[in-house]
Amino acid sequence: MATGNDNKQNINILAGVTGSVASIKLPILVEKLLEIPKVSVRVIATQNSFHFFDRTSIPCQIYEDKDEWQTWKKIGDPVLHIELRRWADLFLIAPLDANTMAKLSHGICDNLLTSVARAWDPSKPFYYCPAMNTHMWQHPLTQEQLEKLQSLKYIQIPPISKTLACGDCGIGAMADVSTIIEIVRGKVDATQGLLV
Ligand SMILES: CC(C)(CO)[C@@H](O)C(=O)NCCC(=O)N/C=C\S
Repeated sequence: MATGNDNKQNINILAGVTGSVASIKLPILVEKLLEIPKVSVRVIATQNSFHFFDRTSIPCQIYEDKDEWQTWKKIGDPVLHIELRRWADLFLIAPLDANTMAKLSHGICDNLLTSVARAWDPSKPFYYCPAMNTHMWQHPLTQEQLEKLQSLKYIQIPPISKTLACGDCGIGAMADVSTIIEIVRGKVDATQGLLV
């Protein structure tokens, strides 16, 4: 007898990770994403994010900037950021650091992650989880940039108040992994419900 999952479509999740200390959570985040039935995960990491996790601890394919130019040598070769936008059904940037938030809100696409975002299909869900020091979060530019991301229909999973990497205590910590998983799982279930 077919179980509920047999006739469900596979959902491809592209997980972006950037240069916030919250990137230490990537291994557990990927582990929990992979527990969602019929989900595949690929990671795009910015150069700065590699300071915060050991890439051998990530149980899925992980792409970095140099992969873009190693796979493209001549016209006709695949363009990685376009291949990845085609492959993905859902984009989750967790954590989104202040630097990449600024890039996204201004259309800067100077690396693999921001190039995928710049070419993103607006009919597909785009989630982001800000993570930064409270003073950065409260800077006037942040609100301006959040409004621009809102106008692009990107969905914010808001930061929380916690003790931060520098010892400050306040808003700016990435949402708990459990919260992120709950939201993404809900979207996956809803999408699969539409696709049967
Ligand atoms: C690092 C972690 C995940 C520990 O629970 C949490 O504090 C967090 O998301 N912090 C936001 C980023 C940060 O701290 N920035 C650096 C200087 S303040």
